[in-house]
Amino acid sequence: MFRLISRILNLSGKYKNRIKSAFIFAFVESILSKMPIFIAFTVLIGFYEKRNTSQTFLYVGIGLVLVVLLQAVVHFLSDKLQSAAGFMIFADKRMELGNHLRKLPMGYFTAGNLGKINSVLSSDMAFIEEVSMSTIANMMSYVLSTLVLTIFMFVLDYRIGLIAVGVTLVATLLANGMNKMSLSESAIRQEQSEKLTDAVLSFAEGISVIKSYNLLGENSKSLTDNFVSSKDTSIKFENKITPWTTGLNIIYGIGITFILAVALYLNYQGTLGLPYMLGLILFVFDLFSPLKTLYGEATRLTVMNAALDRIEEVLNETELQDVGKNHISKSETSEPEICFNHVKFSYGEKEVLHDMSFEMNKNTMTALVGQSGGGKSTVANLLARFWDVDSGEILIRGVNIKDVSLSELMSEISMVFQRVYLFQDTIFNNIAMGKENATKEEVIEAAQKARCYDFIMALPDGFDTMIGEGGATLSGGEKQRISIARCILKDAPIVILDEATASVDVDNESYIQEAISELVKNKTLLVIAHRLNTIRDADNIIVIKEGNIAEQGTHSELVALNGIYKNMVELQSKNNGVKIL
Ligand SMILES: Nc1ncnc2c1ncn2[C@@H]1O[C@H](COP(=O)(O)OP(=O)(O)OP(=O)(O)O)[C@@H](O)[C@H]1O
Repeated sequence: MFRLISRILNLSGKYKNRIKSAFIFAFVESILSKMPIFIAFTVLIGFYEKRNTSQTFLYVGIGLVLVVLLQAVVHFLSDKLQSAAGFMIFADKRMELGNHLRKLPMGYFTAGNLGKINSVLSSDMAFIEEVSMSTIANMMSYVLSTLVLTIFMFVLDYRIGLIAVGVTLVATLLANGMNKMSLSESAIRQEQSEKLTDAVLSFAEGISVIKSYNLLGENSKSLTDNFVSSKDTSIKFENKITPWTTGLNIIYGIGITFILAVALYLNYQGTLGLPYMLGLILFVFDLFSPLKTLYGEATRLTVMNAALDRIEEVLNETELQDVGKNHISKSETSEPEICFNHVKFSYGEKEVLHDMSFEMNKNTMTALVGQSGGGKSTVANLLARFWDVDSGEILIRGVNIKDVSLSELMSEISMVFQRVYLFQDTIFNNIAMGKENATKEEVIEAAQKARCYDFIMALPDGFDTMIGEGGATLSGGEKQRISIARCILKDAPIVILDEATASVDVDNESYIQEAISELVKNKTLLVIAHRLNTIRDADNIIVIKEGNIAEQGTHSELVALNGIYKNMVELQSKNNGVKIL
């Protein structure tokens, strides 16, 4: 428990003192809560010794009212300090985590970690922020109450005090065992909860495919299997914990009975006076109840511990190094615009780019073509530093991209992906996010250039139209053009196009081609192309095969080479009836 408190305090940063004060108030409150029993005990002794007068009762009355009032004030202060603290700490933590996630390599997000991120951001953080402060303050007060009462037992009779300590120690040993078990079980429960989140996400994301291929039964089975496993894991957990809590209750019961029996025996022997024995009877039932509640809530502590482990695990993921202090020259240089210099890259163990070198000059178009899985997208992703190269270097205007800040690198590059993501926001804001402080005129101009102005104005709210989650209310081609408008506004000198027009209809394709022509004017362009007719005029076509450059040159040079490219062209001409040669 103390380890957990110190973990929470470490996490709490600038709110540390606030929480410490809350704990101190909780401590005072726990002492105050025992005061009425002490007062009752004093009155009892007064009765026995015939010392009570009417004044005694007046003082007792005033004392009790004061204690109750003071307890209410202290409770209010402790509550006020601790209740908001959890939310404050985790508002900051969420920002920190958001910032951290932004700096993680893309590989982290594609390696099945979405369920974990989701659990951490929603359930783990929500659980800790809501219950951590009050639970810990309660725990502290339970421990302290037991301590105060045990000391009182010693005051009454040291032998009874020793029994109380003995019972507490046995209960603590048992509770430790229970905590260990509960900790390992809560890891299993969390793993199951992550699986469930993954299953729900994948079901929701793939719902259209699932429906169109009539896979509903099959896929909802995997979802229901996960629901069933979650239920089973929780029941198993409860079944495992019950014997421990029952054991603890038995120990407390035996402890209380033993203390009472010893007290009666000592009174019988004449070594414990009647008022002390009566006082003891007053106290003994209260003695272990705080500990009982504490261990009853121990599972919450283990869940909290496990949740903290996961939060830390995500926070400890290695970020992409963003320490570059160098700058990419904005003016003309003699260096090529982009240079891949002996680049090697692996996803995990699998090397997918082997010693790749090529150059791109300013305002030229380079096309990457080749078989699926050859490494074209990987080349583009490395240029944007979604991952870092294993060896070799990538230079923009002679500067290694690792030596500049990620934000400076991003200001150099615009990317148009095949899969467009639009935010749940207005069309205006979706375009405006391309440039900081973009004016209305600039946004409208970009929309006109990207050939989306007309369809936007035809919408009921024009630029103020809200786009549903993932841009659901627009067609694929319209979403694509909005994303191109965003890039036009960004006006970065380097543009990466990833098969941007592969999945839209002919009408949309011509609009998109027009939008792209606007976007790439006076830009250095890297195109990942599948359809060779769109890159016929490229300044350099690079044929990538199994992570190596197999051929490169202009269209006519490569056709003359009579190699892979020529084969691809012939195949596409035959299959699509499009004349490329
Ligand atoms: N995130 C990833 N994790 C592990 N392996 C990956 C990842 N992304 C791609 N790969 C693998 O790296 C290799 C190159 O993939 P890449 O996507 O770069 O090829 P590509 O030429 O762009 O293919 P396509 O034309 O089908 O898009 C492939 O074998 C692919 O399976």
